[in-house]
Amino acid sequence: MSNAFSESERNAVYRAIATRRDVRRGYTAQPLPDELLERLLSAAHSAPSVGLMQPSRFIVVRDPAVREVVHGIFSKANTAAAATYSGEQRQHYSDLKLEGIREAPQNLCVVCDANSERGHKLGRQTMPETSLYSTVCAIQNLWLAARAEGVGVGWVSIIDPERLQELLGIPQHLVIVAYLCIGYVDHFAAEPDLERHGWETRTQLRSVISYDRYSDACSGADCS
Ligand SMILES: Cc1cc2c(cc1C)N(C[C@H](O)[C@H](O)[C@H](O)COP(=O)(O)O)c1[nH]c(=O)[nH]c(=O)c1N2
Repeated sequence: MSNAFSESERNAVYRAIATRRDVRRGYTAQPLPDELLERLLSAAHSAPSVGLMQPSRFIVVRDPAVREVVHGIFSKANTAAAATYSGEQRQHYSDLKLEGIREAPQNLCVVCDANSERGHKLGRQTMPETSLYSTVCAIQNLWLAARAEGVGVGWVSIIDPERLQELLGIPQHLVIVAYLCIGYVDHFAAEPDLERHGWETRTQLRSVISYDRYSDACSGADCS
């Protein structure tokens, strides 16, 4: 194959995948240069999309005053989320740090124009939700490219989307898919924070694979 990856290129792709982390702390105050941010957004924009719809729209949030308001929206949702747990689990949840909205010098709101006519509905007739999936693909592209650039990304979904929509002036017909914190970090943790802090463990690959017909004998569980 003329355009095959070299071994080191292949290894680099798998390394980005294996060492990508959700980053909530340790952001440096240094803003990302415009060219770097553009490379990350370009990675997102190059993602697969149903019918070549490219439904994702990106709102870069740099203003500290706006990020402060977003943090307030997060705090309210987070307090409500904590109240859904009881006893030790509530305390455990409250001790987790689940965002880096104010520390990360740039935030990114990623929205989907889910009803756009682009792509002429190819691939969306029976699964209209694929427009949203296309935006998730864009986010993952950005997340991996960021890891390769030494840039941390943290996804915050503990947020009231209606309040965020109003704050950022996002038209009603667009759907908020993600609010991301983005910035340089000194360090990427070796394992997910939620695992390190004892909230959840990773499942083994073999526990989520079946062949020819779905089997839930041990699906998602740690069947060793
Ligand atoms: C759709 C979606 C939404 C969220 C997340 C992820 C995704 C995919 N994650 C990050 C999530 O907790 C994290 O990916 C897992 O814990 C695995 O850790 P690593 O990403 O491997 O570090 C996340 N993390 C967090 O601290 N606050 C949040 O609100 C969310 N929301």
